[in-house]
Amino acid sequence: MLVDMLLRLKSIVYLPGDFVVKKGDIGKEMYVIKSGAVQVVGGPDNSIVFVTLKAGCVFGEISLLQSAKDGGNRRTANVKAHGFANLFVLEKKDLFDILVHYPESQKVLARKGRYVIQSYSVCTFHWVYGSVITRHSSAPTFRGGLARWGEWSSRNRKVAGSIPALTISCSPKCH
Ligand SMILES: Nc1ncnc2c1ncn2[C@@H]1O[C@@H]2COP(=O)(O)O[C@H]2[C@H]1O
Repeated sequence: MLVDMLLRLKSIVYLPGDFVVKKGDIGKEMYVIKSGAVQVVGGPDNSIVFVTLKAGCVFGEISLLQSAKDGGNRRTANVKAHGFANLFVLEKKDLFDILVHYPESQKVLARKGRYVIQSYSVCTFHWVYGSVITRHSSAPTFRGGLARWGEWSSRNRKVAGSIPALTISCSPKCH
């Protein structure tokens, strides 16, 4: 698997602040960080940093592994270079050419994607109301965070007049 992958990787350098992927775009490549770091960002003006990924981490795989049905092949977040970032790029077609021969690796990648989306462990919860982040906190569990969001939103709904959006980020263990 590794050799097959290495032969197809292209190297590209992103400048500080460059967007590598934009939320909502159709995913066509995935990335391995050779050196430097990227940040998964969102919220107003992309001011919320969900997670910083460093050398050795993989990203951009979620939209490649989801089916196009219901827009599942779209990027789930913005990712931008944090300083100079040297990335290896693997095209979707090349990934699938390789994964056909490595079904176990396909399962591992899919599992990581599910972990990022559904993690019950290290999650951070951001409450975004309009263009203002009204509250930001860490929660020990996904359920705990959701419960607190329910309490907070029902208390503030009368004041704010609408329900704030909840953004959840979970730190992947890529090292
Ligand atoms: N909460 C998160 N933690 C870590 N990585 C993420 C998170 N959300 C999105 N990503 C990565 O950011 C990428 C954006 O493009 P994809 O949806 O293709 O794949 C996504 C993941 O690899």
